Amino acid sequence: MSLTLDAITLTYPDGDRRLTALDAVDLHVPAGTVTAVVGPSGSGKSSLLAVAATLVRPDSGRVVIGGDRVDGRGRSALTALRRRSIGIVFQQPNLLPALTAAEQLRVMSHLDGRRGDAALLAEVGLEDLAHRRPHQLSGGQRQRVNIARALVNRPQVLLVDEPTSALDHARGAAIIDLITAKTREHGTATVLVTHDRTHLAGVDQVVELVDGRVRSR
Ligand SMILES: Nc1ncnc2c1ncn2[C@@H]1O[C@H](COP(=O)(O)OP(=O)(O)OP(=O)(O)O)[C@@H](O)[C@H]1O
Repeated sequence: MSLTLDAITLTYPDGDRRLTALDAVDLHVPAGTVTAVVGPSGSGKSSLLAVAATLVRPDSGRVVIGGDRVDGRGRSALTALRRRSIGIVFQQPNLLPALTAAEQLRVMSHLDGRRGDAALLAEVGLEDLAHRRPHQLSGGQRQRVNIARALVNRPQVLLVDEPTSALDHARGAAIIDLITAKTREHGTATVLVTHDRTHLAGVDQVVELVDGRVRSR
C-alpha cells in the first residue's frame, strides 16, 4: 500500500516561540518503492519519519496509508495501526541482549498475537545464526535481525532511520540492497532516512529536506 504525507507542518515549542521542523511537506511513496530522505542535520528528517510513523501528530496536514487517512485517530487505534501496518527500523538495532536472533522475531509476533516467522531470518541471510545472541553478531548482522523483526508482521509501510551509520561501506550497501529487495517483494511503501548519499543508486525517489522544506531536484 502507498504512503502519502500531504502538506505536513510540524512545529515544536522553542522558548516562547515555535520552531517549524516541517513546513508544508508533501511526500508520496507508492507501494513496492523506496524513497530516500536526505538533508543536513536538523533539516527535519527524523521529524518526518516520526509523523509518518504516527508517533508525532502534525500541526496540520494529512497522513494517508493505503488510501485511509490515519492522523487524528485515537491513541489505541494508532497503536493497533502501528503494530499491524508499520515497521520501524531504528539507527541502532535495539535488540534484547538475552534473546537469540530467532527469539527476537518471536517476541514481536507474540506481542501482536501472530505466528512467529523464523523463516524471515533466512530471507535476510541469517538462517545459520538463528541461535546467536546480539553480542555474538556483527553490526551488520544485528541490523539484519532488526530489519527481519520490522518485517515480521508484513507491514504496509517500512520506516528506516539511518540504517547504515554504524556499518562500513560494503555492509551498508548490502543493507540498503536488502531493504530495497524486501520492499519490492512485499509491496511495502518504504521511507529511508540517510545522511549517506553513496548508497542511493537503487532507490526509486530521493527527497531532499532543507530547513523543513522539500527542495525540488
Ligand atoms: N522534541 C523537540 N523539541 C524541540 N525541537 C525539536 C525536537 N525534535 C527536533 N527538534 C528540532 O527540529 C528540527 C528538526 O529536527 P530533526 O531531528 O527532525 O532533524 P534531522 O534532519 O533528523 O537531524 P539529524 O540528521 O541531526 O538527526 C531541528 O531544528 C531540531 O532541533
